[in-house]
Order: sequence, then structure tokens, then C-alpha cells
Amino acid sequence: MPDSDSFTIEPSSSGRMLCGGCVPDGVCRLGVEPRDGMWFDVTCPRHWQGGPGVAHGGWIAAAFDDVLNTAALRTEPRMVTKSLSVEYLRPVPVDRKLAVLARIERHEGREWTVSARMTLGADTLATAHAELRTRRPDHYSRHEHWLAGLPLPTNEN
Ligand SMILES: CCCCCCCCCCCC(=O)SCCNC(=O)CCNC(=O)[C@H](O)C(C)(C)COP(=O)(O)OP(=O)(O)OC[C@H]1O[C@@H](n2cnc3c(N)ncnc32)[C@H](O)[C@@H]1OP(=O)(O)O
Repeated sequence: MPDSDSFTIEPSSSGRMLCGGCVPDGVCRLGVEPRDGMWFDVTCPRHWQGGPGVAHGGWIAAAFDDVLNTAALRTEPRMVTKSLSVEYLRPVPVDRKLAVLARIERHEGREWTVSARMTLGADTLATAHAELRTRRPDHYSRHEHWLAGLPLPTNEN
């Protein structure tokens, strides 16, 4: 059985950064593409629509989570998100290429503070702020151990 704590997000053979869920597809299902430096192109796929022609807020948060972690993953391959806050300033259109610029605000030991801004032309549509952590070496094995100790679910719960 592979050691879950050896999991890292690194560029695939195609050069793409992909999360564990997207590796089998070879493409980011959220529509996030790293561009230059801390710039990213993001396009909300229509199936993440929340209202007519506009993105679901959960997609916006997930896209920011990818962007903010990818910014830190360039230095440290083992990251998790501790907190994420999003300000939704304007509706975000689906099927339109948007720009996101990320920024590392602070990095000290395992602690990272990062932020990002999503824009279309000159307009800011949303901003995000997150605290990230470099994973402890036993992060996933501790989780698996905890889960294995839980009672098995029954039909009543
Ligand atoms: C372009 C395409 C993009 C491609 C690239 C795509 C990148 C995608 C990246 C996605 C990143 C994510 O969304 S990650 C998924 C969402 N995030 C998570 O699942 C993190 C869940 N939260 C945690 O594991 C924890 O709260 C931490 C690690 C964040 C806590 O960190 P911390 O604040 O530094 O504190 P720490 O001292 O480590 O731990 C605080 C308390 O939590 C306990 N604790 C910590 N870790 C664990 C653990 N694994 N299992 C059990 N318990 C734990 C500690 O014992 C302690 O308990 P006590 O001593 O207080 O009792």
C-alpha cells in the first residue's frame, strides 16, 4: 500500500500542476491554468454555474484554493489549507477567461499567509485570503488512523 504521506503535488510529465483528483484526467477540472509567475488563467466551466451565466461561489472558492496553494507549492510541495476567506465583489461569468494574481504575504516555518485577486479586464470580481500550513510528515497517516478507529456506519446514521 503506498504511503499516503509521500503524496506531493508536483508538475506532471506534461508539466501541469494537478491535484490528486485531476491527475487521472490530465486536466484541471476547475479550469485553472498557471500562466507566468504568480498569474493564473481561470475559466469557470458552465457546469459550475450557480445562477444564469454566473459562477457558483463554491467554484470561486475552489479556484482560489488551487491558485493560492499552487503559489506556495512552488517552494514547498506539501501544503494544506487552514482557512480560506473570499470576498465576492461582482458576479463571475462562466466560460470567460479570467485572470488571478496570487501573492505570498508571509512565510515563516510551516505558516503561510497568501492572498489573490480575480479580475476581468480592469474590474476586480473577487478577492481571497488564506492561511496555509506545510503539512506535518504524518498528516495523512494520522487521519487514516483516526478514521479507522471510528465505528462503522449503520443504516441509522
Ligand atoms: C493549477 C491546478 C492546481 C493544482 C494544485 C492543487 C492544489 C490543491 C491544494 C488543496 C489544498 C487543500 O484544500 S487541503 C484540504 C483542506 N484542508 C485540510 O484538510 C486541513 C485540515 N486541518 C488540519 O489538518 C489542521 O487543522 C491543520 C494542519 C491545518 C492545523 O495546523 P496548525 O494550525 O499548524 O496546527 P497543528 O499544531 O498542526 O494542529 C492543531 C491541532 O490539530 C490536530 N491535527 C493536526 N493535523 C492533524 C491530522 N492530520 N490528523 C488529526 N489531527 C490533526 C493537532 O493534533 C492539534 O490538536 P490539539 O493539540 O490542538 O488537540
